Amino acid sequence: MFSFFFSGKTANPNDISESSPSITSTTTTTTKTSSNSAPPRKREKVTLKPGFGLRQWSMLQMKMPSPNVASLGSIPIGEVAKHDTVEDAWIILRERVYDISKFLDHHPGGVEILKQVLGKDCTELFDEYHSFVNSDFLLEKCFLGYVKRN
Ligand code: HEM
Repeated sequence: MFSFFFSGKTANPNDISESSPSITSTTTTTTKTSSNSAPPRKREKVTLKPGFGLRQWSMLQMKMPSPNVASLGSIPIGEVAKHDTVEDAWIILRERVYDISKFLDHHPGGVEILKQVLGKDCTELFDEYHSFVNSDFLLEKCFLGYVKRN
């Protein structure tokens, strides 16, 4: 149903829980993950607050304004680090900076696990858990600009 949340990359079949039919249906493509990459981390089922989840996030995002990509500047890494609370939550993912404050409660993995990456680059952890998730799409309206590392 929400196959657009997931990129064409194939998740590790061992990583697909029986209770996640949406994932199962998106894992038929056969992009092989590199053999020297670490196996995906085991993901526990997290219960979200009522009224939160990817469907609700999708509806909320539709109402959010689109960032004016042409006018976005680059953001010093030190600036990102200042936004490390759940009320003001920025992250770096694939060199892009996102304000995920509104997304936190909708994250299927829960808020708690994301607290460790607020204000930081979460690319490595993101890929360890779910490199197949289409973050460009999911966080489209949260995009603030590209990170400036020096
Ligand atoms: C900020 C960008 C992130 C986005 C857009 C995102 C998105 C998602 C999505 C779409 C799922 C559902 C995947 C599925 O059904 O299998 C998910 C699950 C999960 N994510 Fe994330 N994630 C992000 C960051 C992270 C990070 C940094 C971590 C780890 C530190 C993480 C840990 C998890 C876990 C443990 C689950 C499994 C939840 C479950 O199966 O119930 N995520 N995430």
